[in-house]
Amino acid sequence: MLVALTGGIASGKSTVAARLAQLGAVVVDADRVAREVVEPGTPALARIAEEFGPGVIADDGTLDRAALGAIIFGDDEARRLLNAITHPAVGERSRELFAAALAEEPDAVVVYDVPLLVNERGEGRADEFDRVVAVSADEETRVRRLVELRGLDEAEARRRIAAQAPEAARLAIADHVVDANGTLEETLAQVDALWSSLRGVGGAA
Ligand SMILES: CC(C)(COP(=O)(O)OP(=O)(O)OC[C@H]1O[C@@H](n2cnc3c(N)ncnc32)[C@H](O)[C@@H]1O)[C@@H](O)C(=O)NCCC(=O)NCCS
Ligand SMILES: Nc1ncnc2c1ncn2[C@@H]1O[C@H](COP(=O)(O)OP(=O)(O)OP(=O)(O)O)[C@@H](O)[C@H]1O
Repeated sequence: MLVALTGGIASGKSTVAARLAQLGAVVVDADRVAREVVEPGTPALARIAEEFGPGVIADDGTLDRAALGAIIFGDDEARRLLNAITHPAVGERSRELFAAALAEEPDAVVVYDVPLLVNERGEGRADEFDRVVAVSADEETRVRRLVELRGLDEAEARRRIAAQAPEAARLAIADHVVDANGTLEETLAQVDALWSSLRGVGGAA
């Protein structure tokens, strides 16, 4: 079974994914795949350097993530360009990882931790998945987490949130919603219940 786990930045997706992994899911992390496809020597990194200039490449030849982030989170056109370069490669590599996990364990629950399953127009790839789970947290909660836990300033936190689809677009495509506004324990209890229902659907123990 292939499950998409989506949610806005700092909603708690990775926390939910980590619990699902503990329970037995195979997790594929889109953010991690997105790092792999821009490693030195990849065609995607070469295109990024071409389009965004040498300022986004660090001295050791790796992507300067802070420099590129400073450009794309405040500029829709630049972000679309970056997405057009990276997303096909992320999709292709992710599908390889799903296939490998399912070949190794046909009954596996493969969870794709992916922030950008839909865009602001509600367009996306939800139909590639057996289930879509959205992790939902209010904007103010997410801003607070980005400021307190990740050291962003408030304006930067809001820019990153605004660079993603609105909450309503994610909720519209979700089969199941995890409310991550409460305590960590409350979130994890919902994940345990979700896991039981996913195992029930799959039919395998
Ligand atoms: C812009 C980059 C260099 C910033 O790197 P940085 O290390 O600061 O952030 P990181 O990659 O860990 O992402 C953190 C969060 O930012 C959000 N985010 C990342 N890229 C985007 C994007 N293109 N649009 C909207 N939100 C994004 C996601 O919620 C993600 O979980 C990097 O995010 C990137 O290369 N993004 C393009 C690839 C992409 O879309 N990744 C998201 C998963 S497919
Ligand atoms: N109720 C809660 N549910 C989930 N996370 C919580 C909760 N309360 C606090 N947190 C904290 O909020 C943070 C959420 O970060 P996490 O990396 O899980 O989010 P994310 O949605 O994966 O973000 P990103 O899109 O940036 O990868 C974690 O540090 C987590 O411990």
